Formats: sequence, C-alpha cells, structure tokens
Amino acid sequence: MINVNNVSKMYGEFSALRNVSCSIQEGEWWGIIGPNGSGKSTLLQLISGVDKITTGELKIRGHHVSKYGRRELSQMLAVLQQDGLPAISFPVRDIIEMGRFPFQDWMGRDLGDNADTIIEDIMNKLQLQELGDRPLDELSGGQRQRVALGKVMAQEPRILLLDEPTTFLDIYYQLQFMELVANWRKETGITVIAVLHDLNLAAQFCDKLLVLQEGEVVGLGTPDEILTEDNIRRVYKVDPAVVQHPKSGVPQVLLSRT
Ligand SMILES: Nc1ncnc2c1ncn2[C@@H]1O[C@H](COP(=O)(O)OP(=O)(O)OP(=O)(O)O)[C@@H](O)[C@H]1O
Repeated sequence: MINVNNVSKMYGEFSALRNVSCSIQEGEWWGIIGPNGSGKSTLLQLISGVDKITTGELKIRGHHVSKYGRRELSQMLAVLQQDGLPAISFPVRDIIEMGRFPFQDWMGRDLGDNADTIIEDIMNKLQLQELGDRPLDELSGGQRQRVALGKVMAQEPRILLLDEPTTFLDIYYQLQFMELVANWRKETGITVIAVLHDLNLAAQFCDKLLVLQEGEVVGLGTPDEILTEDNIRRVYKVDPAVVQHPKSGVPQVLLSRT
C-alpha cells in the first residue's frame, strides 16, 4: 500500500534521509523509532506529502505521492502531531466537525450523507459527549489530544500518521490514546504509522518497527526482532536490560545507570 523505495531527502547540503526503503501493507501498524534527529519526522512528512523527496520513489496505492491533489490526499491520509491542536476557544464538537473538511463542498455542505452520525459516533467512542460544548482552550492536554484524535477520525482516512502523539500525556492518557487508535484500527482496518520515542509502547502496539539512525534504516522487523539489548545499545548508546512483559510477553526496555 505504501512503498518507499530508495528514498533520500536533502535539506540544502544536509542529507536528512539516505536510501530509505520499506513496504507497508494495508492495516499494519508501524512504529518509526530512533534517536533525536535521525530523520523520523522527515520520513513522516514525506509520506504525508507535506514535503517532497529528493531522490527515489514514494508511492501510495500505486501512485506517486506527489501526483495526489491536496483534497485527495486528505481524504486518504490524516496526520496527528504531538500537540495535536492549538488551544483555541472553539467548542469541542465544532473542532471534530472540522475533520469533515475534505468531504465538504465550497459551501461547507458535507458530501457524505451520514456526517452527523459519524460525528455522534466519534463523540461517544472517545467519551467526548460531556465536553462537546466546552471550548478547547479550557481542556487539559490529555483531553485536547483526545479531541485531536476525534478530528482525524471524522476525516475517515485510510492511513493515520502519528508524530510522537503521546509525548505530553501522562501514563494513563498515553495508554488510553494508544488503545483508542488500536480499537479504531480493529474496527476499520486503517494503516497506522507512528513516530514513537517510547519503545515500550511501540513494542506493545506496533506490528513492525523501522529504526532510523543518522538518516539511514538500521533495523526493520517485529518488536521481538528489533528490541534487543545489542540493537538498543548500538543505536541509542545506552546500556539497557530487555525483559519480557509478564502479561503479553513483548519486549520491554529497562534503563540502567552508567
Ligand atoms: N526543514 C528543514 N531544514 C533543514 N534541516 C532540517 C529540516 N527538517 C529537519 N531537518 C534536519 O533533519 C534532521 C532530521 O530531523 P527530524 O526532525 O526528521 O528528526 P527526528 O528523528 O524526527 O528527531 P526528533 O526525535 O528530535 O524529533 C535533523 O538534523 C534536522 O535538523
């Protein structure tokens, strides 16, 4: 579904990504991990069409990303950043409705015939009903990120790109956010690509991990294959202990002091 073939990205003289290749199938959840500055967000921006590749080939559903129009892309793909929404004073329900923008005509009429049902359904699923009339700037960061998720759900994309979506959330909201995305994926089969710093969350939710280091792919595989002590030591320059989660068995990373 998403084919990244030998993609490189230059910013002037600086090479942010070199010869990156991966093939992401419909319905998979990929995590992009790697140290600060390794090119994770750059890769996400190239896939989203916000930025252009320098060399190589990047296709979604068989077509070059650069060939899609803005509206076509936003009907297919949604992006959610770490601070998904600015603190504006619009009511929560209006913000969620803004997600329908790619499906509205120039008069703001929704071209789908069940937009109201879609919005209500999302408000229920994300338990936003009680917050519906509250202005966004009165909500906590965790609540705001839930609204941001609601807005991208209203967009009904087939591909969800997440850029460190849980960075500002406490552990309760981190888990809640990831579970909401997991449930959404289960129900609709969307493809999820998430830049994540939290390796333990990545191990629990992702099918595949792509590891970037200084702009190059240095690992690609399942969390079991990727999250080994040797790999983490090499890429992150820390001395970890990797243990199996007592309930799920997935690898979990413990940090040791030097
Ligand atoms: N618009 C730009 N112009 C010039 N250099 C850029 C631009 N965007 C990113 N870079 C550089 O490309 C490299 C990769 O940046 P990127 O944001 O993709 O890394 P990242 O892995 O997402 O980092 P972090 O984990 O810190 O968010 C960095 O050295 C960054 O300074």
